[in-house]
Amino acid sequence: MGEGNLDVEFNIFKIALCQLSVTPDKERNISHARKAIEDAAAKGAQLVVLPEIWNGPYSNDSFPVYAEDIDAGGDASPSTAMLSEVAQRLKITIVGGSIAERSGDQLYNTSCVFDTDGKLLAKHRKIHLFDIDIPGKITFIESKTLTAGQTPTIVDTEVGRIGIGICYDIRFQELAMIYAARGAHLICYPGAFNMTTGPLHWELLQRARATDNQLYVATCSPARDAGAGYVAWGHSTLVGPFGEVMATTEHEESIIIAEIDYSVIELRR
Ligand SMILES: O=C(O)CCC(=O)C(=O)O
Repeated sequence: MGEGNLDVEFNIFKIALCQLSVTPDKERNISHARKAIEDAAAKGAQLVVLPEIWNGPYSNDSFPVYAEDIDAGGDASPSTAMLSEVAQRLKITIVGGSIAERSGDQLYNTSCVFDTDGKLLAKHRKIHLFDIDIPGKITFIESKTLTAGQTPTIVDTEVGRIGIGICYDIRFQELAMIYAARGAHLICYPGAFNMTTGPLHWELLQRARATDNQLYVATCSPARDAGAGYVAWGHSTLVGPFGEVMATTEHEESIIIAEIDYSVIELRR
């Protein structure tokens, strides 16, 4: 047990946010993510977070093509099979960004959390789908192809109690409040904001959720590809429970390593 009255294995540990480049080549994306996770673990990270939709392009045309049957596992889900294998081999916790999930006739935008034995601890299906239309700037209607998840996801790991949201979920304070009320130390939001709302709201929302609830907030974006159909803002970030930016980056590919100390949560409160 760690210090204070927080009932977790580690109160102080390193988190890695892997801001990955994503290409149309799924096999390459999987091996690229594996390598980034290995690099992060070699630098001491005990918790590794990946971006929203990291195994293929973020587009309504691509979601059905890259979708995997996570519950079937194995060959039906090479992306999560890789995450499970690497979590177990390296003895780390992974918040596996998100991938398109196929379940029966539905598709979801789903984040999987793996423990240090490679076990799938939780699956979060994005609750608030991103339907946006800002004329002349950005139009994206996720609900054309995806179905919304129905439930908040909070999970006990060796590195604390973690609430999960995906991208647009960060705009909904109620979800973060539910996680805080249930004792979350950290909320992880894999997310791919864009060039219109990214500069305006990405950091603001992270700092707001952290300040409102006095907990850690971590986000992880894909790296920016100016030639992609959807251009991600980047700027993956860790925010502390005082709303302070503890570590961040620009839009290129990078691995952010930062220290989290949960005893600070009690101090701030
Ligand atoms: O809320 C926003 O401005 C961006 C959300 C987003 O990109 C997403 O949910 O994928």
